[in-house]
Amino acid sequence: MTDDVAIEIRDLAVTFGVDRGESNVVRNVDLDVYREETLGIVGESGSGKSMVALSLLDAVPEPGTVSGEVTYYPEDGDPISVLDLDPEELRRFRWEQVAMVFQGAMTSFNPVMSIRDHFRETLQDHGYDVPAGMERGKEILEQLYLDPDRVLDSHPHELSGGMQQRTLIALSLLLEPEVLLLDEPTAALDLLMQRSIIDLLRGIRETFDLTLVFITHDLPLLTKIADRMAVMYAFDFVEITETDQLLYHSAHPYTRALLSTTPDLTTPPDEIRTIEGNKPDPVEYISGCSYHPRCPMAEEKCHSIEPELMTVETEHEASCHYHAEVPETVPIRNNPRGVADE
Ligand SMILES: Nc1ncnc2c1ncn2[C@@H]1O[C@H](COP(=O)(O)OP(=O)(O)OP(=O)(O)O)[C@@H](O)[C@H]1O
Repeated sequence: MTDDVAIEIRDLAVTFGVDRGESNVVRNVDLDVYREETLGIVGESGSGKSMVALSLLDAVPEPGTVSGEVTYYPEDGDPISVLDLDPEELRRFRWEQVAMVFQGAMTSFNPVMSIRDHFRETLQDHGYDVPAGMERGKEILEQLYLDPDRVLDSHPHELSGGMQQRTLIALSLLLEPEVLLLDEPTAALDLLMQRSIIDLLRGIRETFDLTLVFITHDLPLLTKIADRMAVMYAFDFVEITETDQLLYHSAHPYTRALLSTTPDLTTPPDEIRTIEGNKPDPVEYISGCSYHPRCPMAEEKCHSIEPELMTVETEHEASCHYHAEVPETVPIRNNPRGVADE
């Protein structure tokens, strides 16, 4: 992994006007994605993970509004200010520089088109040489342990869930993007297939020199692939560091609660815990630290002063006023690697 930056996010905010007022679903987020790393974004359902990913492609659905800066630094060429691209520039950017794979491949495919037509159309739409591109597509399918001709001749519904998801990953790599965003790409799959997709992603990352941003609420799964992790809570990142550092030395009470409530295969059902307290509401403004209503360490200061991300040590940031005391005060209750221990 190198530490030059592929994507720089500054002061990113996403809001929706809703009946109850303004829903702030991403709040002033700063984050760097390093070239050729796998960055895992983890957090409870509804914490804003998908909205951050969609913002990287300026693809937040209407009527959401996005503000702030997202700068993409291609390996060759000038930086690109993503939120300033016009529709045509954005269309090209989305597949050729940064591609995205969502949960549930079926909704990404057109059910009446063969897979070959999906590949061909993608190449044509972007002005690529179709025969050369199809050859490349076949090689990628092979890399993903798929039989290229069989898959290309199929319609989406003729493929199993795992095959569809791998086919979608292949399609997303067709135009040689440098960055691949994966939003819960294995959520609908069984454990074995999840594991094999993770192995395949590790392989293609090496082969294609990719930068991966992997979003999930499945923390044990993420530990198998992420170099670094960014933890989201209440629509902002509360801790960012290397995976092992996060698992064994996390300095934010929320991260430690998340680790403690993450079941692994050996956790008996009656011992599965949840984090106490209510999930944050994007319409409600919480003064001070957004985690203070649920935090066992909250002091007066936490009610009134919002903590910025602070340096815990090199390459480790946490937004907690008391980050130095957190490891001793908030225990992690189970094996943080969960099922990932090998
Ligand atoms: N179209 C919309 N209008 C208003 N609010 C929305 C819209 N889409 C999403 N939200 C809200 O934005 C917040 C963040 O959603 P987001 O999908 O980013 O969460 P997430 O962390 O990815 O969750 P999950 O793991 O369940 O996908 C949620 O509170 C959600 O209800």
